[in-house]
Amino acid sequence: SHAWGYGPNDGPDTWAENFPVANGPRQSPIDIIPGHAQHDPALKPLKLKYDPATSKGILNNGHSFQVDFADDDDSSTLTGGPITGTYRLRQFHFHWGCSDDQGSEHTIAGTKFPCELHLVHWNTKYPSFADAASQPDGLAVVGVFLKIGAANPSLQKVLDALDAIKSKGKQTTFSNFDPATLLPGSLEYWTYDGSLTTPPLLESVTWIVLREPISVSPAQMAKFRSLLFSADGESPCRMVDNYRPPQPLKGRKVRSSFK
Ligand SMILES: Oc1ccc(S)c(O)c1
Ligand SMILES: [Zn+2]
Repeated sequence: SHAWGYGPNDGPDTWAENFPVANGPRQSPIDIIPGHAQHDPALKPLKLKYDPATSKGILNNGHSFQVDFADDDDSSTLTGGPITGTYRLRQFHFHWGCSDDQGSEHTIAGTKFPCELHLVHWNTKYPSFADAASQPDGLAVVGVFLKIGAANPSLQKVLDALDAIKSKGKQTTFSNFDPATLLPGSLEYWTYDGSLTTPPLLESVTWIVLREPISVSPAQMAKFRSLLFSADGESPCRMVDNYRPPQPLKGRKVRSSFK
């Protein structure tokens, strides 16, 4: 099995051994340089329509934790923005650092944020998430930066569930959560063609990175860092620095929805 992680022996620099697409033409994340992005007036506003009734559970998958959504109908969708058609919300998860000076995957002119949220959606022109994940237009991921500031009450609801999923493989129910409460006031974005930032690193993602961060307090960041990569019974390994560094742009253009 392709055991991968973020440590010295299984981290991002080793992933190409089992996942050669790691050196592909449209890998993520990237460093976004605002001055190099081109405003595209044809880009539509993002339309995110989420039904809290679709939130199901929260899982420690050994790389991050994710909140999973029922995706058997169009109750929670992404439309508009750079995409055509309808994409369904599948899950959201985060990437974060061991300290507040690192943790995000995308960077802004070299600036790292302490954490980054990924809301993962799949194109309903395909029969399932798994099918969509292997298609060049299969996934659309909304990335949101978290910046140190005031405690975030909506995020706190998610963090309060972490005690129940401390170690790898643990999951619990997580009902009636509205992911729209994790979005900033402005939905202005940068967009580019990329990939999953974790193995299998599939080049199937239309990235939509929001310009405005949401807030997170230092105490809330400490809560993320209380999770473990390791399973019960294994030697405990703190879940921190679960981020891939920026990858080569390889000629790609980054567009912005704003001037
Ligand atoms: O389905 C996904 C898994 C991981 C990551 S980083 C994604 O962006 C999508
Ligand atoms: Zn991610």
